[in-house]
Amino acid sequence: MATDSWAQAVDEQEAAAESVNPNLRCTGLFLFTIFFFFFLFHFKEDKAAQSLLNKLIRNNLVNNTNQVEVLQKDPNSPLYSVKSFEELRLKPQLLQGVYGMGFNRPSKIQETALPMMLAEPPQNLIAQSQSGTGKTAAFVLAMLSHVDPNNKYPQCLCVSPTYELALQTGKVIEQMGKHYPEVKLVYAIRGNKLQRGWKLEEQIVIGTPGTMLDWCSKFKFIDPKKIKVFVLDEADVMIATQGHQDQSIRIQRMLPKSCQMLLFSATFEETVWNFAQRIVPDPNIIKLKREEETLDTIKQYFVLCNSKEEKFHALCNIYGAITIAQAMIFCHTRKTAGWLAGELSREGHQVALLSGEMQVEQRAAVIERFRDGKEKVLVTTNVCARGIDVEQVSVVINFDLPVDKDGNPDNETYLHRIGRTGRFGKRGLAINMVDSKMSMNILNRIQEHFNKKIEKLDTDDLDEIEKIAS
Ligand SMILES: Nc1ncnc2c1ncn2[C@@H]1O[C@H](COP(=O)(O)OP(=O)(O)OP(=O)(O)O)[C@@H](O)[C@H]1O
Repeated sequence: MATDSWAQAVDEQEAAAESVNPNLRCTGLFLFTIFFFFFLFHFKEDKAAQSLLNKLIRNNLVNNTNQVEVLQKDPNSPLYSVKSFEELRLKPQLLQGVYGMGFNRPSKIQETALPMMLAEPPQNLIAQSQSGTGKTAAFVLAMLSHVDPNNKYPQCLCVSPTYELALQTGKVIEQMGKHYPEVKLVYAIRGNKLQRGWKLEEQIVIGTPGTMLDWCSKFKFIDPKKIKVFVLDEADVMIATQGHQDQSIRIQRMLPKSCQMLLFSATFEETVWNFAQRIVPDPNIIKLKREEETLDTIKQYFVLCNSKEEKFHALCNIYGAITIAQAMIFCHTRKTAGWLAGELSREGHQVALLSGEMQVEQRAAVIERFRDGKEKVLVTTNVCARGIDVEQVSVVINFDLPVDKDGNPDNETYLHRIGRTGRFGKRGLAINMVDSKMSMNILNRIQEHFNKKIEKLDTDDLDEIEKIAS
């Protein structure tokens, strides 16, 4: 977890500790417990918010040229992959829906996953690929293909980690099923209260694990024995939330053996993997490797300064010397980000500020405007922008170098931040602001880590700055 969100958790922990009984205030265990839950809460919020943000701002597939790895349950059975949606023999209404969404051909993951998901008898699947590669569209198509609209009861369950994420998947179902109005959808989310004894007629139920479990066991709105497809989406986000894992397993246990189990995740850490195997017996496994992030196509520089004002001055010089289409500027704290955004605006720049206290939808709106070029500079803290893809950025400025909670260089974040300038073979530029011995030390360690020299740049020498852009 990056420092400012860590720091924020600490701030909140301190605030909470201030307001409690003074006798308890000094109890180490008590503080630890509070901190632990704050940490868990933030961790979960972070992951779910990030996932939602990406969904809200994305309007196309993430470009991915890496190969799909497939592990088949039965290694002797032939592996089908399709290059067109026609080959899948979809119902005409669904093909119309797919084309209506502007999909011309299956994405990399869909090429392999869809034939498996649509096969008879149904096959179980665990699929992992980074967000934006077409997983949601794939399982939505599978659910819509498997339901029988003549049967007026739930046949597909889809479990998502949060209410907002469930709604996003629901939207995809509605879009893709636009020409298939006989198929109906209902949300099993808190707040959607049904009368006792109610029997659902909708064929697809999408919701969060707690409510879904209640609807299956306590209220019996759903007969789990009639479920044909069970989808567990965003398993990595799911297990970051306490209780969700157990609830999902309990739902899964009520389903018939013949039910098709599908699990999707953006990552495959040990914990996710263990969970996946408990939920999906005899799975086929598909993995799509992440596009390797490299520093090869990125020119890296550092600028020596003594204060944040000097850093700002250096930034203005850079802007004065080279034409920057769009830049992302990373600061360590919200306070610095706010200050810098204000200063840049006063200089006449069109600035967008992404800040931690904004709601997820507000953040999405800011990123969307930036992505559409309405603002040319995005000032942000790392927490806000982690995992966000904005392809057209040509310059990244580390107004503060990324450090972890112990003050050591955060190499992963560094790579991730500047990696977005040199994507898809384009050349990018990264400029690091160094303002103390400590940050010089951090920079040196980053250079050592990547075994890549970061050149010094004199921002008072306009000719020199011009050269770096050529
Ligand atoms: N075959 C396709 N052709 C073109 N666009 C597609 C295709 N499949 C999906 N998309 C679009 O690409 C974007 C990402 O797809 P999708 O949401 O299914 O990915 P995902 O892997 O589930 O990502 P996330 O987990 O972040 O939702 C969406 O805007 C979706 O409409």
